[in-house]
Amino acid sequence: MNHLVAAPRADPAASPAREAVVEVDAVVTRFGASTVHDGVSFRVWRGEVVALIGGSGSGKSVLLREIIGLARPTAGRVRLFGTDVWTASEQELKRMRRRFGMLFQDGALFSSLSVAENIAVPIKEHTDVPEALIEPLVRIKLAMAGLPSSAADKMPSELSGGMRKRAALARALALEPEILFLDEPTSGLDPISARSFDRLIQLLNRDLGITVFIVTHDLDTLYGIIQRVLVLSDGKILADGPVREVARVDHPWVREYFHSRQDLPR
Ligand SMILES: Nc1ncnc2c1ncn2[C@@H]1O[C@H](COP(=O)(O)OP(=O)(O)OP(=O)(O)O)[C@@H](O)[C@H]1O
Repeated sequence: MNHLVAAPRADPAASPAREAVVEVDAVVTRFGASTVHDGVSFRVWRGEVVALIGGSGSGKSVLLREIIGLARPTAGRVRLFGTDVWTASEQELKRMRRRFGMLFQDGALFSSLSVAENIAVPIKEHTDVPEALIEPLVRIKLAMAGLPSSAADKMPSELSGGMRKRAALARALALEPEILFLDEPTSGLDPISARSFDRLIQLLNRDLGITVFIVTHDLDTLYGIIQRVLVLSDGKILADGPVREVARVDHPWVREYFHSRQDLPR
């Protein structure tokens, strides 16, 4: 059963101004005999901050990888910026890759490159920005991610966990993405760093209009900055709506998840 707790968002005709950045339709993912996704469908609209939640092993990271073209679903369709990720030409894929930023769970920074060199990688790979402009551009990205310029020359191993996440975010912002995909961005951070990271994400959405899609377990992130929550359970989207409404959905996993903290609003 799909608990659509908000006004249904799946019909773009209902609001012609709304543009779907991500379209996931009837996605099925199987690994051998195990079915991870069994008909997953949803949209992410431009300008939204959307969270995908679900139990461990429910298939959130796999879905994220399928959306950005790193893994192929067994069946169904994924469109990013209106283009089918799996039938796109090499040229279309290249264009698509310029338009999104991805923050992997572990940051995935190149350990042998400095922070500045890490941020410069996508700029050099995807643009013709002259060499002389790369350094100032890197410093802008560092500032956007809330890091001082002095972080530029550091190696990833010299940074704290929170700073590493910010450096990875700076790299994800390198090409001025229209959408940011974040896989558990606050995991491993202390509460102060986690909330400060949340505020940064909110700022990027509000001030720069970047659409945000977050895979998270963090209830504080959900209540703090998320406009819409998708719950992945038993291979399907179990619920879709604002956090306070999704929290009231009568389902064992949802109950356990939202009631794991007693101090949050109901
Ligand atoms: N390449 C693969 N081959 C086989 N099974 C895989 C592969 N990738 C993922 N899986 C399986 O798919 C399921 C979903 O994995 P996924 O990493 O998406 O879960 P998740 O919801 O992100 O979990 P967590 O919250 O713990 O990170 C798991 O059972 C995992 O073992």
